[in-house]
Amino acid sequence: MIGAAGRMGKATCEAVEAAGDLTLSARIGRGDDLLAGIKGADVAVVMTPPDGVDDVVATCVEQGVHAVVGTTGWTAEGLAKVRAALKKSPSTGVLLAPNFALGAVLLMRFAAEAARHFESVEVVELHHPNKADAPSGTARHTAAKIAEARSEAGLAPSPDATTSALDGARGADVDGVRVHSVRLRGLVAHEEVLLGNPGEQLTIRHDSFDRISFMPGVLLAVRQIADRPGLVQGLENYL
Ligand SMILES: NC(=O)C1=CN([C@@H]2O[C@H](COP(=O)(O)OP(=O)(O)OC[C@H]3O[C@@H](n4cnc5c(N)ncnc54)[C@H](O)[C@@H]3O)[C@@H](O)[C@H]2O)C=CC1
Ligand SMILES: O=C(O)C1=N[C@H](C(=O)O)C[C@H](O)C1
Repeated sequence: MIGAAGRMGKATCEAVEAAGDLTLSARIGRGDDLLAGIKGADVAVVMTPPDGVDDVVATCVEQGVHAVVGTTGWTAEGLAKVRAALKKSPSTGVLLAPNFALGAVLLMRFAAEAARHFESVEVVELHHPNKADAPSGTARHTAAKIAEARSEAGLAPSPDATTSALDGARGADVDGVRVHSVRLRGLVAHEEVLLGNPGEQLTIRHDSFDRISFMPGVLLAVRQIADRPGLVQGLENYL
């Protein structure tokens, strides 16, 4: 477990230890010897902050250790580094899953389905204030799927007459979809997709109230990854 002392790391260690068919071989934290830690492991679960995660995952791949990665906030350069490592070790699997909660995976699927039928769509993600990246990985993944569905349906951009706005007032533009990020003490991880047509609104919402919500998805990925070489983005591809 890489990032073992963090919020997700602790929850994952508990889940793996409670699973009869899995063995937790090492708890790796910041500054620990990564090579020594992953030696002999079949799978690394990576839940570090975004900074430097590409090097961590590339090292796992170079050692032939499959990587189940929950870390969000990936850059194009970081992804390129992982792809380059996989070229040299093509039988190794890397899963980058922005959200391991089943409900969040379903929210993304439902949002993409609904998006083709609505003129307007915006995404609001709400998280605890210790989160490093914004928008959340889930919101970026959701917006990308919505944009793809709207493009396939031949929809025009969501209407928006704004000509004057304070910086940030309209949120971030992710593939043409507006994404708003709230950081609030007391929250864990929440997302709403707002879809609008003349005279009606559809809201699709998911709430993770506890990090236990992510654990069935993490364990499912750990059990399956050896059979899925290469880079896979999104837990939906494992379900
Ligand atoms: N995919 C999913 O379902 C979920 C993903 N996340 C993502 O997981 C990541 C971690 O989130 P939290 O656990 O809340 O963060 P956290 O800050 O509580 O934990 C991160 C841990 O990683 C450690 N760390 C930093 N660099 C390291 C390195 N190079 N090697 C080993 N350990 C290192 C830190 O010292 C810390 O203990 C974030 O990117 C977050 O967005 C969080 C929740 C669910
Ligand atoms: O940092 C978090 O907490 C979470 N991060 C992931 C994301 O960025 O989407 C998943 C979940 O939202 C919790």
